Amino acid sequence: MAFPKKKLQGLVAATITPMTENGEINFSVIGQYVDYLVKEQGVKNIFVNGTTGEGLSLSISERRKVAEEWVTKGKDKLDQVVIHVGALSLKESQELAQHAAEIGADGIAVIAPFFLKPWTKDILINFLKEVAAAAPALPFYYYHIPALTGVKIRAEELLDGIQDKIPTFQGLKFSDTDLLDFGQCVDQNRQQQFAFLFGVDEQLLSALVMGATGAVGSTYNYLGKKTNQMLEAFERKDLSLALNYQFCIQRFINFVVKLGFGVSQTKAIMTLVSGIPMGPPRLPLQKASREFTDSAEAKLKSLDFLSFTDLKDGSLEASS
Ligand SMILES: CC(=O)N[C@H](C=O)[C@@H](O)[C@H](O)[C@H](O)CO
Ligand SMILES: CC(=O)C(=O)O
Repeated sequence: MAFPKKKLQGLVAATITPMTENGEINFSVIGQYVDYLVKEQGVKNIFVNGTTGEGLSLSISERRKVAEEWVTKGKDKLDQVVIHVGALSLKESQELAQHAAEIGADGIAVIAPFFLKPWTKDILINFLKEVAAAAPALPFYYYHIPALTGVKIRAEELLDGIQDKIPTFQGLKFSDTDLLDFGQCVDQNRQQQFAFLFGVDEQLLSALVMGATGAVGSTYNYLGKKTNQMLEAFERKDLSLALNYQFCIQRFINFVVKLGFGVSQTKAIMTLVSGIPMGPPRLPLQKASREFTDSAEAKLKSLDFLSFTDLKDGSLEASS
């Protein structure tokens, strides 16, 4: 199906959901956040309410409001706003899908339900199909993240014939390190205009070689500019320069992974780099420690990733 939508490509930042110290969503910084991504990181696509956005830790009403705020503030600034609408309840997922369509989002993405799980490809497809049908005019992306959902149905298998079942299927967000599975998704769907979005930021270069058309990740919030330089080098076929960028990014990610890295730490790093307060995460996550933030800051400095220090003084505030 020639779906009348522009293809999602390049970097997509998995947005953080900013919170106040007392655990409420801090909507007031989202406008500033959009400007920061576009102007300072060169990132013009976002993925809202996913893993990084603590989407599954928000209430349905919060998810609706967060989605609305990003769409509103991103208007005429962002290229595409994709809303993650996955939930354990099919009904909630459908409600969110329909809502995403109403507010004018550019696409929806869904993870596999992860408590009572689908055990076969066909059951998972049936679930996804029911969600997609609630937003029949929106491009649909499957968000494959087996380590977190526990649903290990191979993406390659899932994609086989998927458009017959889900006509709005537009692509895959692949958050796994199995490059055989990812490569075969690309290889077996060359005829389609699918977006193949890779989700393991530290391995993006390998995925580009396998045919990734873009990437969704948490680090593009603050390493978007560096990663864009890698993408440009790759496009010019300057592989050794691209590899230099990837190694540089790896040195940082490797460093923080050893300290313990997740959504809480992403919030702390983004606050540090952008100067926009992301606040603490919501339970069951715990705020990153002071030691973590200090070490991460020192590492960012030593890798020369902190060339935005002027922004920490609030120079972005004028645009909020
Ligand atoms: C599990 C998880 O949150 N993965 C993110 C997105 O898929 C990535 O952006 C990672 O945060 C990143 O690759 C660092 O490991
Ligand atoms: C990383 C990503 O894609 C997410 O936060 O959902």
